[in-house]
Amino acid sequence: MAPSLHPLIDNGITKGTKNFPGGKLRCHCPSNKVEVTLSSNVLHNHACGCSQCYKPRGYLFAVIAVIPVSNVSVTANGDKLHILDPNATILRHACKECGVHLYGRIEKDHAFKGLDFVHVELSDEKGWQEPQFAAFVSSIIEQGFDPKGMDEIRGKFHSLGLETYDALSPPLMDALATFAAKKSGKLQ
Ligand SMILES: N[C@@H](CCC(=O)N[C@@H](CS)C(=O)NCC(=O)O)C(=O)O
Ligand SMILES: [Zn+2]
Ligand SMILES: [Zn+2]
Repeated sequence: MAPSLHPLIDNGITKGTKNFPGGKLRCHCPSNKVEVTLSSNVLHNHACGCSQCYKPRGYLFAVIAVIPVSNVSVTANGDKLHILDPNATILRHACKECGVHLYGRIEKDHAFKGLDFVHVELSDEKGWQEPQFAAFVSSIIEQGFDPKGMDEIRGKFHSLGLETYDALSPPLMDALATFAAKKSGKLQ
């Protein structure tokens, strides 16, 4: 049986719609769901295989995007949120009861500060930007995936038109490197 990558990927990728206005993310609790309202579409949506991003149960990848912090608000049951790892770069705010990650925020000096990290499969609305590439693909091995299966995983992404990387995509890696070079004074 083919491995399950992510519910937004396995059955083909549905392109987002133009001028999509955003929508609501909800956790998986049966009642008193944590609700986060996003007032725009997301950017740089992508699959992530790393061990820290939230993956739906039974799937190998997360689908994670960024959105300006000012477009993110917690609109219900925010008292159920806690920060998973206060020492991580991305402070992942998860529901204490069901474990779903509602949003990740960067507070320290960082190239992506000002952008929150969110998972659009937590929304019922259709039209979110579709995943653009797959990041941290080799990281699934660290979580116990058999390395012999990696050709199949990368092949499945490629067959859907998604490029695969073992870190972020080149433009995002360049943005991180530019930020580091400016910080150290190597670039003006
Ligand atoms: N191989 C590592 C990679 C972790 C990693 O670097 N994740 C990236 C993509 S989400 C990141 O930016 N992490 C910062 C953070 O999680 O705070 C793992 O799987 O845990
Ligand atoms: Zn919950
Ligand atoms: Zn990740």
